[in-house]
Amino acid sequence: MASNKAMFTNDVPQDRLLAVEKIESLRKPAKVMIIGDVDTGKTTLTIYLANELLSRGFRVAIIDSDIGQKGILPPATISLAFVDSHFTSLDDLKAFSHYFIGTITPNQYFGEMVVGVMKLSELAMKFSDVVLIDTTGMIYGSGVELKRMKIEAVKPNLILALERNNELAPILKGYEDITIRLEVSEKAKDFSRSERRELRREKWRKYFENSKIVNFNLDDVLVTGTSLFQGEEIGDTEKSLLERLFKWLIIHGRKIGNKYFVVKVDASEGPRIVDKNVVKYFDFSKLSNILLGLIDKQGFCIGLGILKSINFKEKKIEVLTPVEDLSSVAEIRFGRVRVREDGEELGLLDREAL
Ligand SMILES: Nc1ncnc2c1ncn2[C@@H]1O[C@H](COP(=O)(O)OP(=O)(O)OP(=O)(O)O)[C@@H](O)[C@H]1O
Repeated sequence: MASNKAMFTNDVPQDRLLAVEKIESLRKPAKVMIIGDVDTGKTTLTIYLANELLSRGFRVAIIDSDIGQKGILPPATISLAFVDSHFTSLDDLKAFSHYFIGTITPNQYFGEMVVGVMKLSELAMKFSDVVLIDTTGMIYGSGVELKRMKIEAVKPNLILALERNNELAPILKGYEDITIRLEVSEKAKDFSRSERRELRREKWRKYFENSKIVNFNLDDVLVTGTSLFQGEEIGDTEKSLLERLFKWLIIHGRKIGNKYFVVKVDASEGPRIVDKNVVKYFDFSKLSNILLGLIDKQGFCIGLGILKSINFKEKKIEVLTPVEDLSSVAEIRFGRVRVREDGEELGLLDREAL
């Protein structure tokens, strides 16, 4: 299977030309947000518009915020790329910058999604005439709020709404004057969850294919996206008390406020009743293969890594990453997807788990 769903095509509904003409008439730089349900052809439209606008002499930027089905590598980030020649697929583009989300669905990550799109669109505006923002297909329930927050933060000059049945009305309420509704191409094709996962597998694999293990000393970088290092280290007495009480071997323990947070290995089988309001715990084995963001001083993501091992005593971690120049890494941010370099996703973690 090809690793991208969407390719350039000229075989598009007539109303696309109207959209191009509208964009041409906007004051530059202009931000255009593309929204629609899953598989309505958002990315196909983005590719079409980018090529068409390039032909008409505009400097075009693309922000790919479709974190589950990224065209511009890698997954789990929002990426900005500039278009300098005609292209057929988003993975032909080389990203200029990324913002780390750390997982493949926006659930529990609305803050990151909004901040990321906003930061990257501000950056894109400095170097382009038109910024095309491709979004996720999450348009129902809290997805309405996410889209509305993105619109509030980014303030697009134009919204292109790919719609079949008025399903975007709750998102577009109040923004009708900056919206053009476009029909969904009859050629738009649905992809199942497992097909999406397969497509991602190929993207992860490709991104990590030339990776190597690097070491970080946790005193040299900021560690964020996790409460693993918040609060105070627990003392020996508390540690052995918790170990005896819950039949654990505690690898790492913190007291954060009036709550304990421990990383543990079960010392024996058996049911345990743990009041999670008092003791939060995380299995040591689940730390491996967590996705990490390598972040610079400006908060942009330089690239991704996979956590391979962590030594709490020596405060050292081993990370597998394809990033070669690590000199600007100021921060390591924990994500919530566990993934292997061969592309296999091992599962998503709850935001509160770490
Ligand atoms: N005009 C078109 N002509 C031919 N195929 C199309 C057209 N529009 C969309 N498709 C096909 O439909 C599928 C879904 O399109 P696309 O990936 O662009 O949708 P999307 O809305 O970006 O999806 P997602 O929900 O993953 O963000 C793709 O296989 C794409 O090639």
